[in-house]
Amino acid sequence: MTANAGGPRTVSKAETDDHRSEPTEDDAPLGSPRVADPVIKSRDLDVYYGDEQALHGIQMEIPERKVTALIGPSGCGKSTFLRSINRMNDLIDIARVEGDLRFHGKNVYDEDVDPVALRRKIGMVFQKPNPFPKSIYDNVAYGLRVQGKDDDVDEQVHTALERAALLDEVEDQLDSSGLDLSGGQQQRLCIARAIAPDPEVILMDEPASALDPVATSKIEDLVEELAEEYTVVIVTHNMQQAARISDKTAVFLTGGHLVEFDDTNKIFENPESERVEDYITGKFG
Ligand SMILES: Nc1ncnc2c1ncn2[C@@H]1O[C@H](COP(=O)(O)OP(=O)(O)OP(=O)(O)O)[C@@H](O)[C@H]1O
Repeated sequence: MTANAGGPRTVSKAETDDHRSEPTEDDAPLGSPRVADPVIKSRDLDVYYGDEQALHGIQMEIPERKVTALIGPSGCGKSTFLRSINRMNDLIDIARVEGDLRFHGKNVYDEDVDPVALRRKIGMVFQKPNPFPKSIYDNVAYGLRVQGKDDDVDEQVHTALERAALLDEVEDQLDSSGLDLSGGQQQRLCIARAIAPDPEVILMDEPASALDPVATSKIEDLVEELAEEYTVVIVTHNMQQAARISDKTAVFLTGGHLVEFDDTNKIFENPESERVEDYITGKFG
């Protein structure tokens, strides 16, 4: 099977710096555009919870400063893959990872990698907004203080709030509790907290699924803006959302297999896999 069968296709915004090629490995998912110098590269990644295997041989190359969406039916392993990128699975006692997950070429599972330092470079935003019971200011300053980045905290807090598209709304109430904000504002506060320590990658696990449509739309706009500075990997149940905001889409299917990974336009308009097409068109999932 060629990587680009099926006639004309639209050109996505991601394609200017990638070139399509045959998958280089027999077991690479369909599509698999070759990414020059990927920020994250997964090879033969297996994840188990006890005896249950949740991910099977995941091969993926995640490009820099793009939005990569992970989609697929419930339980197919999207969150497990996301958490394996910054070793959040370490916090689950029965989780075990085998294979290779590289961040700028370094296997994050090597013994000399400090997971806390890794998570400073690869931050995370969760499904449910989870601000600390502290002021807005202290929520954002928290990570900076933990790291001893105490110089110009004010400036760093303001910059993070601005990048998270929240500054205008909270500038006059930085001492108020983060818990008093609306759900959408709380999520943008969590995004500000994640970007304050200046990570390279932001992982987002369904960041808008608990929000109303207006707040969701603000988060979507923000995700696209963030990709100008950061590499964003986002899990979403919402296929329209993936189509709207991502450059690349990875489709996981039941059993923990990555079936197809390609430019988002290609996945939604002309996927290689019939099963992916069935999923995209709502025949199952
Ligand atoms: N902490 C855990 N302990 C045991 N099994 C787990 C754990 N977390 C996930 N699993 C199992 O791993 C598989 C993949 O789960 P995961 O949450 O990664 O899927 P998902 O695609 O993100 O699902 P959803 O869309 O419903 O969030 C499922 O079978 C799930 O039951």
